[in-house]
Amino acid sequence: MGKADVIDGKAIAQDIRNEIKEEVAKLKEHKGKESPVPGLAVVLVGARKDSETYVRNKRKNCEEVGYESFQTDLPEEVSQEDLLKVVADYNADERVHGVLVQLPLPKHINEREVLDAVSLDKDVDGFHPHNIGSLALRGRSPKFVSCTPKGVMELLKRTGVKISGKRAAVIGRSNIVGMPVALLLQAEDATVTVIHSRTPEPEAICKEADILVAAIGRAEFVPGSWIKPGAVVIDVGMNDVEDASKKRGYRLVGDVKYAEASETASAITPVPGGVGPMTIAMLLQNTLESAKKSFGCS
Ligand SMILES: Nc1nc2c(c(=O)[nH]1)N[C@@H](CN(C=O)c1ccc(C(=O)N[C@@H](CCC(=O)O)C(=O)O)cc1)CN2
Repeated sequence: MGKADVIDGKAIAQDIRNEIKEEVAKLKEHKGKESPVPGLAVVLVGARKDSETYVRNKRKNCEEVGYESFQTDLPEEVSQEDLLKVVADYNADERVHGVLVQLPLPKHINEREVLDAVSLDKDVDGFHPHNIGSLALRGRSPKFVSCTPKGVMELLKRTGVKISGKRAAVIGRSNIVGMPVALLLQAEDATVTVIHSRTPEPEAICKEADILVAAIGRAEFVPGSWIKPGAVVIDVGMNDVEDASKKRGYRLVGDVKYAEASETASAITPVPGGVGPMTIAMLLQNTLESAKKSFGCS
């Protein structure tokens, strides 16, 4: 089959940020000098290095496209009540069009209650049960689609992958990736099979898939021999593997054995540089949609 095309998520995310930047500039022209700009608020609890990096990148990306960003850092031991108060304040703040709480949260926090507390109109992470639930119902559309699943679909669309009528397999059934991706593919008329820890013969299902999305969180779980010749492989996994030769002591690998899979697939996302960068680009897109609605120009 030869080498697969590399789906360059980093470059596609940059294209999207450029498009957003242009839209923000137009919005300013349209609305005049006093125009408000889109605003994104991020709540960070604790001091996890990875979460700090993601939040810093969200701020940097907001700055790049001309958004205002707001951030509240709370200590690891913050109470549920104090965290909910911060969310409520951002919900009520007119300058803010998107509110998100960086995950994961410390164990003592009731994550469900926190996600439910984000205003539906500002739920740019798309994690509110109303938004996730709407994906499953025909004839309904969520106000916002969560960013990683939306990024997967955008990568497929922007690389010209035909979805309708294709067989898709999604490995993983998490609320925030596997399950919504499966629903989004189905909404585009793919025939979707979800593979999880109790699925018999996952290999046979993968071998039939024209589109394979791996979101199971297990380093290099999918060998190249599972890939149907010519399939499109989207690897959502981001797993740390110890590597003393790297500055940070580990390297990132996906859920798919990349080198093997690229011998058989027609196109594949790398890790890093595939789905990951799309997550923040989609967050910016959701925030723009929210701001446009609030400015009355959508
Ligand atoms: N409230 C949220 N929390 C979390 C989300 C989310 O969408 N909303 N997703 C992840 C973290 N995340 C954004 O928040 C995120 C993860 C990864 C990337 C990314 O660009 N990854 C790079 C590699 C980065 C590295 O080298 O470490 C890549 O894949 O190329 C962006 C955003 C969990 N929490």
